Amino acid sequence: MYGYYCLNPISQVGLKEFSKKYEQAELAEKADAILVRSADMHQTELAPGVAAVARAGAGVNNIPLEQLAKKGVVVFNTPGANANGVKEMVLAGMLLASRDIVGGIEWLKSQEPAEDLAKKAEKEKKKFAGCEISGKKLGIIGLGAIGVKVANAAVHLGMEVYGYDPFISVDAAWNLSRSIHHINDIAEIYRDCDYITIHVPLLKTTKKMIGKEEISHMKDGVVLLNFARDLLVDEEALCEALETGKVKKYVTDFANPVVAKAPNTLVTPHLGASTEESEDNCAVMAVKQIMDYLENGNIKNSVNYPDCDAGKCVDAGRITINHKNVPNMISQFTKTLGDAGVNIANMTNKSKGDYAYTMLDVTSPIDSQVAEALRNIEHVYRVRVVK
Ligand SMILES: NC(=O)c1ccc[n+]([C@@H]2O[C@H](COP(=O)([O-])OP(=O)(O)OC[C@H]3O[C@@H](n4cnc5c(N)ncnc54)[C@H](O)[C@@H]3O)[C@@H](O)[C@H]2O)c1
Ligand SMILES: O=C(O)CC[C@@H](O)C(=O)O
Repeated sequence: MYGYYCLNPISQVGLKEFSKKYEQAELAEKADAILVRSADMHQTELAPGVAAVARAGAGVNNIPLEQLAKKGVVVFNTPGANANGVKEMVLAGMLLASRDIVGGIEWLKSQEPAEDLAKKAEKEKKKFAGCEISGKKLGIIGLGAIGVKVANAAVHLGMEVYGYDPFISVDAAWNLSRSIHHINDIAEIYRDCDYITIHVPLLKTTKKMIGKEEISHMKDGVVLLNFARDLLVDEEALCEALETGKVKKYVTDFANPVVAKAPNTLVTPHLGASTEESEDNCAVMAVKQIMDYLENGNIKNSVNYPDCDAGKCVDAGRITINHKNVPNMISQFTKTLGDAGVNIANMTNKSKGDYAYTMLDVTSPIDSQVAEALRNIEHVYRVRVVK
């Protein structure tokens, strides 16, 4: 029996994907795998039995990836599973920033339901009027799962779309409408676009990537949308630009004291992925990835270990090793097995940055002494006898 523990509420549609071999653990310490959404795990000490963490979502800045990699804990995310939910929020954000729809609704709610209400509304409506998004220039920073969907949808809404992503994947490029202008210099987006939306992960290299300097190069009256992470934007600098009208509106999915008191902001409570569909998609993907890892040792969509797939084991045993990506590891593994008289039928080794993963299928069952000998090799973080 395997145990899983949810650090946040996870869609039941996803949890139902767990087979009968799984049960929900009452304590995280009892789990083989953890499911998480936005809970901050940086201070969470995981029990040694936890082999996997699955983020039901895209962003993994709430998880200490390196620290867990060094403990041989594989961290997964669910790429693209909530991208449509976020795309729809971005489109809504652009529309809400273009006319004062929220202000108009609030004004109406504040009125007495008197006979002359319609007449009064006709008189007042100019206060809430604005512009259309059709024909405007939209700049998209980050053309991943979300950026591509926003780009393609905006083209259909009549916008002229400019996209910037120096690391765009081949898949994303294939999915991008041909009408999108591919920009190599982000300064062009700042200079030309009426709406700018950011869809990059929060990393050391992207933190505060939109600051005072970048804002100063933007068009007067630009609308900035942030459905990625608040720390991507220097929001103190942004507030000054909101005060002067340099930035007309800041639409953000991340509430914090800085934006809460600033003028001309539209703040939503991290709603980007909060749709039934996105929550189900993320949970189903996360659960399937956990099961394939725990039962077969296969890794798909990991953010701290390489993807590695050896299918189902058809031999007598399978052993998996999470280890440091340094020379001479494989020869030590094969020697250890050879010395114990264990014959290897199939071997796969993959690496990603500082971390590597080796899967070994063997023709006789693996005893605990062999597994222990592998664990004692320097730079080995975890050994699992999967079969
Ligand atoms: N508001 C929400 O609820 C919500 C939901 C999903 C994702 N997100 C956030 O949005 C982010 C993006 O999600 P996604 O699913 O599109 O991820 P993704 O990994 O598919 O795409 C991210 C893209 O950003 C690009 N990128 C990285 N650094 C860049 C840089 N310096 N300049 C330009 N492009 C850069 C990458 O090449 C990649 O194509 C997530 O990391 C997460 O933080 C928020
Ligand atoms: O789980 C959520 O609601 C938010 C998910 C989102 O921030 C993500 O990065 O995928």
